[in-house]
Amino acid sequence: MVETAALVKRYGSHAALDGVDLAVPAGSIYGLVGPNGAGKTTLLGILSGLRRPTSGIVRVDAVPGRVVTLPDTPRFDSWLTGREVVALAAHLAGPPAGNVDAVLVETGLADAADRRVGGYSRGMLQRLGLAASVVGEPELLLLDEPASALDPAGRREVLDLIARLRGHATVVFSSHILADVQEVCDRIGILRDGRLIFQGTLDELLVGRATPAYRVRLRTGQDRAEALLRRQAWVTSVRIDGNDLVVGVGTLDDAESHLAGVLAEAAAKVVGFGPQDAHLEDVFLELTT
Ligand SMILES: Nc1ncnc2c1ncn2[C@@H]1O[C@H](COP(=O)(O)OP(=O)(O)OP(=O)(O)O)[C@@H](O)[C@H]1O
Repeated sequence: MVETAALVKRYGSHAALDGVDLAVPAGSIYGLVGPNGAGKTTLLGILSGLRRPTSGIVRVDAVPGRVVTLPDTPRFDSWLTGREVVALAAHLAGPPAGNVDAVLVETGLADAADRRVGGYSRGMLQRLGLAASVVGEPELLLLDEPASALDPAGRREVLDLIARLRGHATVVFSSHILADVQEVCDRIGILRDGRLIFQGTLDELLVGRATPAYRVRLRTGQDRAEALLRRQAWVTSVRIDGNDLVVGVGTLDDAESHLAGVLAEAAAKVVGFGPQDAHLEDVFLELTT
């Protein structure tokens, strides 16, 4: 649905994108992550047609009028109400636009819908941008940091909304909030210094990269258990995280064979333990720093 080949974008002598081969399947949700200045906004700008590539191929398989781009700080005429903004977007998109009221509810703006947007907070403007984007039932939705100004509840709503678009629209969104990408994306692309250093599914990203670890919750005996664990050859690290011990291990097999024995030796009262899910954040840091 969206592909680039050997895509290069130079600003003067600086290559903001340097040979990017992007592949976004139709109907999927694609998360673009990378540190500041990695080239995410530039890439989204090229896909939307707002910026020109220096060289390379861009193929966007969507009707141009059904490609919607949402910048991270959307702006609207301040005298319009939220409802008017969304209604205008629906009108401009033409049929088969979605239901304005339903979209306002979905984006959490129903109560503020009749207020002028000049008085909206940044988070509300982001919700409004999303409402105006989805109401036109786009084929391709390009979202630049769509949840950056939102509180955790707002982020949750935005992620749910994006997840509901799966199969109906192709979504490419950039984010610094890696947990969001981990949760909602089918595929992930990691940009660093203008290069796509990884592209694939979350499983493909994590395999062989994240250090295996066990999370152990004890009611008593945490100190004894920590001291004993640190002496084990198969333990690579021990970190205290609230009430839990996070135990880095050479292999999960080592932990399965020896962990219960060490906890018993420490006479700890064990509430529970199990392998810790590898987090994208760790892998991201490993790859980008
Ligand atoms: N219009 C421009 N003129 C000159 N340089 C630019 C321009 N836009 C971006 N750049 C440079 O290109 C590089 C990539 O910028 P871009 O905004 O695409 O990164 P980003 O990954 O979106 O960053 P952020 O996460 O901070 O938004 C940066 O080094 C930036 O300074």
